Amino acid sequence: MNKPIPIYLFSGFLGSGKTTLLNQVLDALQESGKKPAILMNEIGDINIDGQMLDANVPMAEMLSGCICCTISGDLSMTIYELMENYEPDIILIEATGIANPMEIIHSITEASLLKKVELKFIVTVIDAPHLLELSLNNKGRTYRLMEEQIRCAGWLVLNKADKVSAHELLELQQKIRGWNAFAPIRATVHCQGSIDFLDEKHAQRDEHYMSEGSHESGACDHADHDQHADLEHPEDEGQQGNTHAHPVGEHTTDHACVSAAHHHSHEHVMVYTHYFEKPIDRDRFELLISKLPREVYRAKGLLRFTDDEQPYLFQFAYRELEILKIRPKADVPSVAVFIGENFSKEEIVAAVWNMQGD
Ligand SMILES: Nc1nc2c(ncn2[C@@H]2O[C@H](COP(=O)(O)OP(=O)(O)OP(=O)(O)O)[C@@H](O)[C@H]2O)c(=O)[nH]1
Repeated sequence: MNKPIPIYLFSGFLGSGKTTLLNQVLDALQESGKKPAILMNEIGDINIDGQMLDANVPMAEMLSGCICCTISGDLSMTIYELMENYEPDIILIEATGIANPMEIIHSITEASLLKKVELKFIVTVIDAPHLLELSLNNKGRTYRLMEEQIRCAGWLVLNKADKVSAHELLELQQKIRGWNAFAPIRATVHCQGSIDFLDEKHAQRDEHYMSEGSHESGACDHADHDQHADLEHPEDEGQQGNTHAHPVGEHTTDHACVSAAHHHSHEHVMVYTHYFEKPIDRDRFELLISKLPREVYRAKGLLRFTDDEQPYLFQFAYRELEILKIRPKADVPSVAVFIGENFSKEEIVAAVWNMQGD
């Protein structure tokens, strides 16, 4: 009898290091002769992170929504198609940073009705300095979402350890242990040395996630199911020229209505996507990023600068900007995606146009 195809689900808040981890997992799997396939989910309408991954690995993209709610109905079919088309022996799913992994488990269970799959692990990547900052106040929607992502995990990667002190790292480990008593915690920098969840000896650890009963047993205890009732919904301005902004969750489908009965801790998150028609000035771009309002906590994109023909990938996570020269896998447009909470889209649009000198 054929063994079920293992699925690894990567969760963790925006910019915590999921793609960084995924890259290392891919390298390790390929070295050991495995044939992985990837499913990437992005809340924006372009898959920037996919440009960083090995072009030879089969990849399915689910864009403009979150697989834990707005487009969850498509997940089981996408998994099915990946398996039909590529016959992988392992599937890696990178959820959006705002996904509640518990909601995704239902769709994976659904996929197991179509094809033989089993969820091996939920691996949650934690941004150490970000969690530290939020834990000082012990409140806020992002903080609660992080808590849920941690509670649901079978493996925890406490990343960006270079950004906190040894004492703070210890404090964080204690806090995390309070939320999740069982998952191993790997404190790392750039997710190095944290992928031993691939070892067969750990393989059975997360088996209980495939059984519905585990929800009730407290593996992930959602105490606050009515949280979404008090969320503000930023006004969607719709499309304007080459721009696109929407609060995550605007694409309401029948399925989303069903899952809206569950708790969604991220309806306040907004995305604004800007496509550039011509190369931009590098210094002016860096200035723009340095002046972004605090409400925009994540940005990423692909850019062409006036001083170089090669495209660059930029990453902005919690006030840190990284710009890398890359060779994109496909002919991708120059684009920047801005993600945050309740920010003024008009302010960002004006700043971007101003930077371009238009
Ligand atoms: N200082 C520091 N930066 C890191 C570390 N790990 C990752 N980064 C940087 O953090 C940024 C975000 O990393 P990603 O791997 O793209 O994070 P992600 O979770 O996939 O991001 P989203 O898909 O947007 O949610 C990148 O600029 C990484 O280089 C770390 O341990 N320390």
